[in-house]
Amino acid sequence: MEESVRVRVKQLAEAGDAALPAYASDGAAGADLRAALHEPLVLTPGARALVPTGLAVELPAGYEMQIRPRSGLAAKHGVTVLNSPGTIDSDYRGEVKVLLINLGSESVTISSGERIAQAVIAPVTKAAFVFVDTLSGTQRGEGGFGSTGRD
Ligand SMILES: O=c1ccn([C@H]2C[C@H](O)[C@@H](COP(=O)(O)OP(=O)(O)OP(=O)(O)O)O2)c(=O)[nH]1
Ligand SMILES: [Mg+2]
Repeated sequence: MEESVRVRVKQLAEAGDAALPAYASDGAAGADLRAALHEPLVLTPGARALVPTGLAVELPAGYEMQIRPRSGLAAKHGVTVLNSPGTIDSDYRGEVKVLLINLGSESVTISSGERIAQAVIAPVTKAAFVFVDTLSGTQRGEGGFGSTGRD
């Protein structure tokens, strides 16, 4: 897959040599993000932690970075991204952090350099929100939350 968007990445001094987000295969949608830790982090069952990556990014205007879970971590250990997908705004210049939660029944140790999540770069549509008095009619109308397929 050809790279079409340039994302400037800054290594944060205190994190040392944090690695660039990297695509694990040619067609990977997400670039893996690694933990940047001074010491291993223990996530007890039910615990959550905002895990630093040691990186700050400059996304082009009109794009976001989505922080998504890695299915391997979720399937093996029950560790996922609590606010999935996390949103990195194009004007954010702080450290990219990953909010992990351990939904498993055993403690999980996250080591520095471990791949903890994946970043998907996606275009953003910016809407103009306007108040109106009436909305157009549709077959669905106000039905939702499982309203279809009933007799
Ligand atoms: O998983 C995440 C989610 C967010 N952020 C950073 C980048 C993002 O641009 C900023 C704000 O995120 P969000 O809009 O989701 O949080 P908020 O609670 O609405 O905070 P704010 O008022 O700062 O927008 O926090 C992360 O580093 N990791
Ligand atoms: Mg916000």
